[in-house]
Amino acid sequence: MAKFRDLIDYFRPYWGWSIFSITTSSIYEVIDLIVPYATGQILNVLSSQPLDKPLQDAIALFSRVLNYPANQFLTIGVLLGLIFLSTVARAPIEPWLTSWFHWDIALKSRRLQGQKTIEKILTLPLEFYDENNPGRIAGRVARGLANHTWGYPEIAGQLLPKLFRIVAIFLMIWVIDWRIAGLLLISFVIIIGLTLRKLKRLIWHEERLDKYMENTESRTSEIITNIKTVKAFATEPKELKRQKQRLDRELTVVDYRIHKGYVKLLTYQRTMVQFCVFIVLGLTLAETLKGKITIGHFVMTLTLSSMAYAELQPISNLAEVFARRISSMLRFHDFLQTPSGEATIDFLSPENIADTDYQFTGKVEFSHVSFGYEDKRKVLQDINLLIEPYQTVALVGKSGSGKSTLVKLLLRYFEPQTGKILIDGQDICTLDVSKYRRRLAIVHQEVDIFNGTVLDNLTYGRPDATLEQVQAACRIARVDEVVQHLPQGYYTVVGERGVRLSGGQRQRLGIARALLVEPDVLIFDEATSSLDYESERSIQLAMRAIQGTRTTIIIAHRLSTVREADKIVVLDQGKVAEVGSHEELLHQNGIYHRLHSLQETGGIIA
Ligand SMILES: Nc1ncnc2c1ncn2[C@@H]1O[C@H](COP(=O)(O)OP(=O)(O)OP(=O)(O)O)[C@@H](O)[C@H]1O
Repeated sequence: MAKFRDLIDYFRPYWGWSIFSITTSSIYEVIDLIVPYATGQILNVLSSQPLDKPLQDAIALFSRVLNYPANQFLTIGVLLGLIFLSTVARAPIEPWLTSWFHWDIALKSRRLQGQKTIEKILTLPLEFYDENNPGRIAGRVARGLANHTWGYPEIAGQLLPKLFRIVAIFLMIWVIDWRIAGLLLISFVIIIGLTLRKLKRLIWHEERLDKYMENTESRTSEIITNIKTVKAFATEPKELKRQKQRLDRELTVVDYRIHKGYVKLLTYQRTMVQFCVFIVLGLTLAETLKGKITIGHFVMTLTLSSMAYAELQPISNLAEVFARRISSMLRFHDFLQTPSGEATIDFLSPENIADTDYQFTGKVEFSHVSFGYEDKRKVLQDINLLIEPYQTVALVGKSGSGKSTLVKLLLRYFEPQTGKILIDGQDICTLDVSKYRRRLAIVHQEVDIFNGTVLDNLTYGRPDATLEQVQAACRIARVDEVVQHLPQGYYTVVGERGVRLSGGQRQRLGIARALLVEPDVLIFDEATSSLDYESERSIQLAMRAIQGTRTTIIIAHRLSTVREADKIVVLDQGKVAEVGSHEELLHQNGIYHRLHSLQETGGIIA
């Protein structure tokens, strides 16, 4: 769970400048008090009442230095000079010492934390993405960053300096008359104390609202991602109804709990403030009539206390805005504090930039590997499997038998709970994860296409590949004929705002992309079952062309693709049930034989 301290740590690299700018802003808030003070003293001069002792001393000093009599003209001249310095002369300097830094720090921190967020997104384990959809994550990150950025100038540039000003006002009034200062203090403690109590309750509602909003965003994002399914099942009215209910729930909280809460708070504050101002007026008048304070001090005290009470409203507004921001800021820190995967990439490590990649022959060994996503249920149990260099091995088995999980372990997306996975005799857990993964390539069932040209997509894993190398990979993957028919060939924009590629074309592009990085182990999560005959044939030819050039692991859904594999491994309920070539396994008359017969007769493996 994130803590309040994390919000402060967000700005840690800029603490020095932060302290400087907050101090400067606070000093300016005190300098503002010179005007009512000097005005009060001018009134004393005009009504022939005595000046404050420190001011008398200062006038005497000026008189000696300037060799000018300490009369009314000199006194008013000095006071006007003070007012000039604290208003006109400060105006061109102040924004550079305050506003500039407040926003500079907020914007630089956003840049830094934005980078940290991307690092976190890149290193979070895959389970996190199974549990949280992109809409939820993006919403949380965007709100967290925005609230930190807007919140900083409010707190550092306004709230803290304003609190400082109130303390200064209180001290000035204390010097004039401690009774008035005491009254001021008590009223402030009561008003601020009650405000904070009410705000605490409102923060609780804000947190609830934040969670509700995240749920709504998450579902909206799911609707966008799965819009084809929504339309196919004609569930638009159902989805709309559900989202409407969520929006209504949000409105109830934001309008009737939060907004109403703030209006109630405002009503209470206004009444209290006006009441207190009236009481202070009465007390100050009484002290003046008794002759305890001068006319100048009477005006000054009233002006200063009005200024202090006037600050209560903006302070409370700022506290309210902060209360609105705090829950999404804390949720952002919760996200940043989500533990990264065990096999995370160290972005700061120089060897990740240097091109000192591993080189393997591609001998892979699973030795007594067991694994489960949850503690209670084992998905893989005591897997022992040897894959020789350059072999093509097919993993077959019913849906849910653990084929993909085995590959995820090989890619180090997860760590086995027991046993080891070795590559060329080395435990993969002891290897640098990014350098290790660079020697592997996987073609998924759904090939991700980034927004950009075909060439950008092909060279994603190897940006320095020459066009000849790209063309060679495309020929093997049989995607070259597809590219030739695109309007701008390799420079055609595909993806979000470009040409759409069919499932088979995407898969072949994925194969070429994987081949281009010249992996030692190529993994192919085959999904030919969803393709038309021609695409399937092209992919099978591509796979045949690759066979024998590197270690290849195929997760096979259609047995027609695995006949030519050197070794077929049949998984059943997380265990290796059978191993052998196509012919050998058919003769065994076991699971493979049954699956094969099912497919031959048009049955489905599931
Ligand atoms: N991220 C996950 N969290 C929890 N359980 C999971 C996760 N991924 C897979 N499983 C479970 O692990 C088991 C094996 O899944 P896996 O995807 O490895 O099977 P598969 O043989 O590849 O299936 P398919 O052929 O349908 O792709 C299944 O019971 C599945 O429900």
